[in-house]
Amino acid sequence: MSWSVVVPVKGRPGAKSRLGDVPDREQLAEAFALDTVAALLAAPAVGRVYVVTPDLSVARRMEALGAEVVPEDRAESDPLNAAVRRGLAVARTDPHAHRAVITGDLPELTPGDVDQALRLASAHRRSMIPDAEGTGTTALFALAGVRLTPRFGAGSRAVHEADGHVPLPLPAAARIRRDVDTADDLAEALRLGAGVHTRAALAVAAQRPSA
Ligand SMILES: Nc1nc2c(ncn2[C@@H]2O[C@H](COP(=O)(O)OP(=O)(O)OP(=O)(O)O)[C@@H](O)[C@H]2O)c(=O)[nH]1
Ligand SMILES: C=C(OP(=O)(O)O)C(=O)O
Repeated sequence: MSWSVVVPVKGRPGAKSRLGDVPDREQLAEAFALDTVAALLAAPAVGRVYVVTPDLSVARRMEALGAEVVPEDRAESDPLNAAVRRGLAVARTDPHAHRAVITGDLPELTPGDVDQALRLASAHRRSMIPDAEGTGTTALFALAGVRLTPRFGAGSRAVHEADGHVPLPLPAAARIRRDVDTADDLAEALRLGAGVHTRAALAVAAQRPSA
C-alpha cells in the first residue's frame, strides 16, 4: 500500500528565521523544501505528496516537481499544526493510503532514506522519527484509517509518543533526523551532502555581491 505524505512549508515571510543572517535565507529555505519533496516524490513507496504553504513561489515550484499544493490561510494560533491538519484532511480523500507528515527542512534526504523509514513505519499503527537532538519530530506516521493528530513544536517528541507514536529505530545521524534549523546544522548538511536545490541556492547566494 502506498503512502500519502504531507509537507508543511512556511515560506515567506519568515522562513527559517533561526538561520540568522545567511544570504538569501528565504530562498535557501525554499531550496531545503524542494530537496525534501524531490526525495519523497522519487521514493517508490510514496504515492502522493501534499505541500501545504501560503507562499506562491514555493507552490509553483512544488507543482513543477509533481507535488500537489494545498493553499494555506495562515492561522493566528499554532499555524504549523493548523497547516498540517489541512494537508491531512486533503490526504484523507484516499482512505486506503497510509499517511505521513515530514518536515520540509531535510535537504540531505534521499529516496532510499524515505523508503527505509516507510518500511519501518509500516510495522506500527502510529510512529514517528525524532530529530537528531532527540526532543523534536521530523516525521509522523499513521496507517490507513488510524487517527493522526499533529503536535509539532518544541518538545514534540514526548507529546507524539504520549499519543502512541512509536519512535522508529534510526540512529541520530540518519539524514531523515537532521532537520536544518541553524547555521551549524546547515554547515553539517553541506558536509554530508545536501541536495541539488540547496547547493544551487548557495552557489547563487555566494555570487551575489555583498551589501
Ligand atoms: N505551512 C506551514 N509550514 C510551516 C509553518 N511554520 C513552520 N512550517 C514548516 O514546518 C517545518 C518545521 O518548522 P521549523 O523548523 O520551525 O521551520 P521555520 O518555522 O521555517 O523555522 P524558524 O523560523 O527558524 O522557526 C518546516 O518545513 C517549516 O517550513 C507554517 O506556519 N505553515
Ligand atoms: C517543529 C519542530 O521543531 P523545530 O521547529 O525545532 O524544527 C518539532 O520538532 O516539532
